[in-house]
Amino acid sequence: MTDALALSQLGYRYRSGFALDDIGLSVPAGCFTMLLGPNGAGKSTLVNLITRLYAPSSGSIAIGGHDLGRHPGKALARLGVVFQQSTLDLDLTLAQNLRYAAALHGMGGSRAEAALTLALARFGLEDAWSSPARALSGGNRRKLELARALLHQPALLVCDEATVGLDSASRRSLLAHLRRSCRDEGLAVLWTTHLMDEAEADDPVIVLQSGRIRAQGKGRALMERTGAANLEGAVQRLLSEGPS
Ligand SMILES: Nc1ncnc2c1ncn2[C@@H]1O[C@H](COP(=O)(O)OP(=O)(O)OP(=O)(O)O)[C@@H](O)[C@H]1O
Repeated sequence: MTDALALSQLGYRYRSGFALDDIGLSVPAGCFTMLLGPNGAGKSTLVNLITRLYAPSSGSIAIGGHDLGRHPGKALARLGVVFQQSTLDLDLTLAQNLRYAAALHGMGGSRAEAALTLALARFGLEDAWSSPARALSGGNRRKLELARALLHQPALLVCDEATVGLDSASRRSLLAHLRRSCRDEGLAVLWTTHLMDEAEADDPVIVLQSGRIRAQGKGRALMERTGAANLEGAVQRLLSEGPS
């Protein structure tokens, strides 16, 4: 089966030097993958490459089997993104925010209405469809952003520190929704965070350090490998050993 995301020998260089070097990884359908790393590891640069805000200095990116460099339209049509900073229009209603996004994806009429009804219901927001987004709590605003990112049924959802500023109950609820979408609908998620308690033992985890992959494997395997009692401890031990 085609991977939702496949990165091969990916590199990115700012004028000041390399931010990413020789990154190879894949995220299969149905897989919730955690991307962890300290400040400056290269997480945001990687997200900016996958979303095509930056062009790679070397290597390739394929989304849903489509090469992002050669077929950007097809590749980006298979991608949903939630950034750390909200991009909702708070003065528009929930439905209007989603309709606007649907139009950007070339969806209109009854197809768009059906998709937005489904998207709001999926996150328990259907009763608020005619309220302005401003009326939502922080956690529900993030749910609306997730609903919007999934409107066009992407193969891959990339979330960059999407739970920053939320209380732990809202974080748990968001993660539970997404894990269910992975399990039930085959959605692939690449989730970047510095909050290690968001990872579960069975999640595939990628640890970035100084622009390179320091370790990857199931959370449980990283704990066994390092002898740590939890994932946070495992990642700390791996990072303290320094880049390999
Ligand atoms: N616009 C830029 N110009 C030059 N160097 C940059 C730029 N943005 C990031 N860098 C450098 O690239 C490296 C990777 O940074 P990046 O922001 O991708 O890491 P990060 O893991 O997302 O960190 P954080 O969690 O702090 O956002 C760092 O050394 C950073 O200083």
